[in-house]
Amino acid sequence: MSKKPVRVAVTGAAGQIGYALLFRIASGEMLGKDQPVILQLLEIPDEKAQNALKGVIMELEDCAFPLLAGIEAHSDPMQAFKDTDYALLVGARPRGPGMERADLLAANAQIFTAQGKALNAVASRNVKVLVVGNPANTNAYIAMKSAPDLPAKNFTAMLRLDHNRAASQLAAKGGFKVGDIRKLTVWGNHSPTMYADYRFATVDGKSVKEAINDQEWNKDVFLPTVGKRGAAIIAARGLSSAASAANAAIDHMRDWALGSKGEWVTMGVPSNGEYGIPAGIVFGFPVTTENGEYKIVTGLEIDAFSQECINKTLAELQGEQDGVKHLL
Ligand SMILES: NC(=O)c1ccc[n+]([C@@H]2O[C@H](COP(=O)([O-])OP(=O)(O)OC[C@H]3O[C@@H](n4cnc5c(N)ncnc54)[C@H](O)[C@@H]3O)[C@@H](O)[C@H]2O)c1
Ligand SMILES: O=C(O)C[C@H](O)C(=O)O
Repeated sequence: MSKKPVRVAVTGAAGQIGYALLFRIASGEMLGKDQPVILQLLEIPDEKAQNALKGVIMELEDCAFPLLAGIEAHSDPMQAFKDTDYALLVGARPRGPGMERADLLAANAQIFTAQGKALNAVASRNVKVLVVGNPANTNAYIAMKSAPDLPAKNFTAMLRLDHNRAASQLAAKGGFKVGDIRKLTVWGNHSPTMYADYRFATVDGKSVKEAINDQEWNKDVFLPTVGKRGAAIIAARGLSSAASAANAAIDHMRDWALGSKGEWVTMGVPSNGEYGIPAGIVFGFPVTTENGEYKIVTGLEIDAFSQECINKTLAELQGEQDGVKHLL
């Protein structure tokens, strides 16, 4: 017997990431090749954006995806999030000319407060929320704080792109197959302060750190390359990463929904105090996932260099989250 369709809301659906994401969700790459989906798409109430969304919907229809059980276009989050089981919050306010970081935080605080409230009011009580729109960790924090009737653990931020970038850099350096790398993680904020950590990583059971054995490369090449990869793509393409960001969103949601089969993946999730990260801060952690739940990997040793890196990304996040407290 075929499964009942689930509802997947996507915001910023007519944007670059939306265009690389929706077709993959509709083809079953996110929730499984036996799981029908209803797409509930949100764009701003602007004629150009709504027209662009209509065009994307025409293309989705023209794919004749057997798993696509319905498509809705919305301009109001209260309608877009109705009964939704999954919410991918991609749309956000980009930094404009002359805009300071505080202005960007305030503009996004408005969006994510409204969307958090709407999720709180109308989404499924088990909704799984992934925030992609930047600043992703803080936007997830704002949405979570604006949805007091939903479990805080349902709100996550995307660090999977950073995780995938780190894996790819390690594979190139060590001559590994990227798919063979296990136990990699990225701690902290989705920003250049993130700490990509391969101290525990293995390939075929052997230590990646020992195989690479180059702390200078770690500090001077690997960490800056992964941390500044988003900016490097903007410099090269004139636009921010879109296909790789959509791919990471698919990876994040697929593993959360369907399980990571014992493997570590990186998710930005609200801390419960693990590793000294204050409770409630949305922070990149290594997690494993099973039966639709994630569990932070605990008990890892944090050496002095790692602690310094973690403190730095934490301080940045605390600064961001303090900066929006008065708006919540
Ligand atoms: N976390 C990550 O790893 C990661 C990676 C890449 C990009 N991003 C971020 O993802 C976001 C989207 O990137 P993009 O390239 O698709 O941008 P884009 O500008 O191409 O598209 C964004 C879309 O969101 C819409 N939008 C804006 N505010 C909205 C709102 N309140 N409700 C619904 N829709 C809204 C816009 O109309 C636009 O169509 C950006 O904030 C970007 O910085 C995050
Ligand atoms: O949009 C950006 O600033 C970069 C993006 O978050 C990325 O990591 O590619």
